[in-house]
Order: sequence, then structure tokens, then C-alpha cells
Amino acid sequence: MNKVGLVGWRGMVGSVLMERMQQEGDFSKINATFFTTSQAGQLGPDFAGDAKPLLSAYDIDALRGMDIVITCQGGDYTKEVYPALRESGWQGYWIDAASALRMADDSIIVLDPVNIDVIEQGLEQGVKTFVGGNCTVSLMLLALGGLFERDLIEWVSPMTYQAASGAGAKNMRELISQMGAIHSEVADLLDNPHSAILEIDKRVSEKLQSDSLPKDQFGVPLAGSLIPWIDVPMDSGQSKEEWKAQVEANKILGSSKSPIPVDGLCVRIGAMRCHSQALTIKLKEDISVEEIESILASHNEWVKVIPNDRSLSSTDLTPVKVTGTLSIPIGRIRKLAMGPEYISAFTVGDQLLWGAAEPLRRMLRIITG
Ligand SMILES: NC(=O)C1=CN([C@@H]2O[C@H](COP(=O)(O)OP(=O)(O)OC[C@H]3O[C@@H](n4cnc5c(N)ncnc54)[C@H](OP(=O)(O)O)[C@@H]3O)[C@@H](O)[C@H]2O)C=CC1
Ligand SMILES: N[C@@H](CC(=O)OP(=O)(O)O)C(=O)O
Repeated sequence: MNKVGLVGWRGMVGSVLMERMQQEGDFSKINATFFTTSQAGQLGPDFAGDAKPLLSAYDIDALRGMDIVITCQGGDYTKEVYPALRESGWQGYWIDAASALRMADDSIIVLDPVNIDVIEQGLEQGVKTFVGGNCTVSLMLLALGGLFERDLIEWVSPMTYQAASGAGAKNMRELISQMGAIHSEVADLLDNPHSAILEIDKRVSEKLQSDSLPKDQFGVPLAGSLIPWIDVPMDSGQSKEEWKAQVEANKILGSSKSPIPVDGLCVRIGAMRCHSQALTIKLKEDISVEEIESILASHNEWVKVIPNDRSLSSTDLTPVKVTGTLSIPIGRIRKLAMGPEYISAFTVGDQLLWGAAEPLRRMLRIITG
């Protein structure tokens, strides 16, 4: 059995990965060793049998003993340890959730329902570094996989509605704290059915603008508001999250030499762990909505076409419905007024599952069998 080192297993993405690996019986296929950046020597988890002391995730000799290292520890860890490990002559497989190595020439971005051909070709050619894609990119490609596979997309503009989880566990907690603080501010008025709505609104607005609202993580209110910027600025005027859409999507699809334009605005909203995206798509030809739906639905087992219906869209095409599942619903598919090749769509996906942990877990299984 392959010796697999697990780093970052107790973080948010890592915990979701551990859950999925247990559900799918992955630990029976590997010889697991657990690493840590902060708790070396303490007793590790018992996911893979008896708990053993944790090894230091900075111990290059210990990592060199692994056939495969899978990490959800983050980009700073990758930047520090990966080069040293490779320079030590280690030839093992590195599977990573962080973005640090995604655009490296010798890495492949993994999303096997979309790019199993790229992955298999890479494995044959001796590629040893496999990185999970950006969550919005992976979720969009799973939703639109059928249209990309048939080369029907001229360009796509995703306008995103991204959950707090994408910013980290502390940010999820802060969102809930903000919601609680807003409610507390007006609880007495809410209890009184005769209170004036404008008074409630005034107090909520004052609370949102006050220094007493918890906002150490986001820096601004997210509850009752939104943040139309995610990640650092690029020279192009895009945010880095927006920049990733085109470069990563085309790397995954193997079309980087003549890239399909993918560009839009990324917005943080007060959802917990599901990212949503409103897509404007220019098709290369005029095909019917029925055909588009059938092409999308047949691409992979997780995508689910939701009819363009008010009630179904309100129940089935939402973060509340999708959270904690691998389902990728796509709906609101209709022709736009701009012309017969222009269509709209709306899709939702769990950014910790298909957006982060699941592509890594599946890559591990591709290697270990
Ligand atoms: N959040 C996201 O949506 C996505 C994240 N990623 C990537 O994954 C990386 C990790 O993200 P995420 O899982 O959100 O990060 P977390 O902050 O949840 O976890 C990262 C590490 O923090 C350490 N840690 C310290 N205190 C605690 C604690 N109380 N509970 C759990 N862990 C703790 C753990 O390392 P140790 O055990 O060594 O102390 C853990 O592995 C990101 O940096 C990013 O590169 C990729 C896709 C999506
Ligand atoms: N940036 C994403 C989450 C993330 O970690 O992305 P990446 O894996 O590309 O760094 C978000 O905020 O929703």
C-alpha cells in the first residue's frame, strides 16, 4: 500500500477531506501518516486505525518517506516545504489544495470529471504534482462541463455570489456573530408587532455602521451587506479571484494556448459554504434550450438541471439546498435578449466539497487505485 502523508487534515478543508475519505473507505487503501505544523508529538486522529503521534510537517526526512503527500495546509506551507522536499530528491506525488503551485508548468489542476484525459496523460508523462482548482472555477466547470466538452462556448462571464467559508473558518464565525449582533440590536422591536419598520431599519443600519459590529476578519459588515471584491488586486483591474477564472479554467480544460475568455466579477455574500454563480454565456451556435439542458445533464453524475421555474429555482437552486452535498444544480437557463447564441444560467455548489476537498480525494484514488 502507498505511504500517504496527510498535512492540514484538521483545518476546514482538511476536515471535509477526512470526512469524505472515511465515507468512501479511502483509508483502507493507504498507509496513512498524519503531520502537523503545530502539534508534533501529540496524539493524532484515529481515522486510519489506531491513533499515533503526529509528525512535524516541516520534517523533510519524514516527508521523504512518503509515496504521496496530500496537503490542505495552505499556500505558505506549500511555498516553504515543497521546494525543499523536491530539492532533497523526493520523487513522490504531491496533491495540494492551495493555489501556490496551480499555474506551475509541471503541475496539473485536477478536476477529473472534466479533465481525466489531461490527468491520465500527465501521469503517463511522469507529472508528480497535482493541485485542486479554485472553488468557483471547479464548480463552474462541473456545471458547464457538457458545453465545454463539445466546444460550444465562445465565452462565459461568471458573476459570483461567494460564501464566507471561502475566506476561512474565522470568517464563517464572524458572519454568524454579525447576524447575531444585528438581531440583538432590534430583538425588542421585533417582539412588538406594532413597532415601526423604519425604526427597526434605522437601528440595524446604525449597528452595521458602528464600531461595535464584529468585523476583525472581513474588515466590513457582510451580514446585511455584501463585499464586491475577493482577494488582492491585479494590474488588469481584476481581483485575483476574477483573474483565476480564465487562467485556471483553460489550464484544466487543456486550452491555455487558445484560451476561452472567462471573466466576470466576484462578490462575497452572507452564505455559509456554497458558492453561487450567475453565468452569461455566448455559444458558438444557436441551439435550443432543450438541447442545452440535455447536453449539460448528461456530462457527469453530479450536475442536475433545474427547470426554469420560480418554485423549483427558489427551493433547489440555493445554498441551503446544496450545502453538504456533492450536487451541482444548474438552472435559470434561458435565451437572453442579446441574441439566440446568448444564454443565462445560475449554478450552486458546495465550495468545501467539489470546490476544495473532493477533487483531491479523487486524485488520491486515481493514484492509489
Ligand atoms: N477555505 C477554502 O475555501 C479553500 C481553501 N483552500 C486552501 O486550503 C488551505 C487551508 O484552508 P482552510 O482549511 O480554510 O484553513 P484552516 O485555517 O481551517 O486550517 C489550516 C491549518 O490551521 C491549523 N490550525 C490552527 N488552529 C486550528 C484549529 N483550532 N482548528 C483547526 N485547524 C487549526 C491546522 O494546522 P496544524 O494542524 O498544522 O496546526 C490547519 O491545518 C487554504 O490556505 C487554501 O490554500 C483551497 C480551496 C478552498
Ligand atoms: N478564494 C476563494 C477560496 C480559496 O481558497 O480559493 P483558492 O483555493 O483559489 O485560494 C474564496 O474566497 O471563496
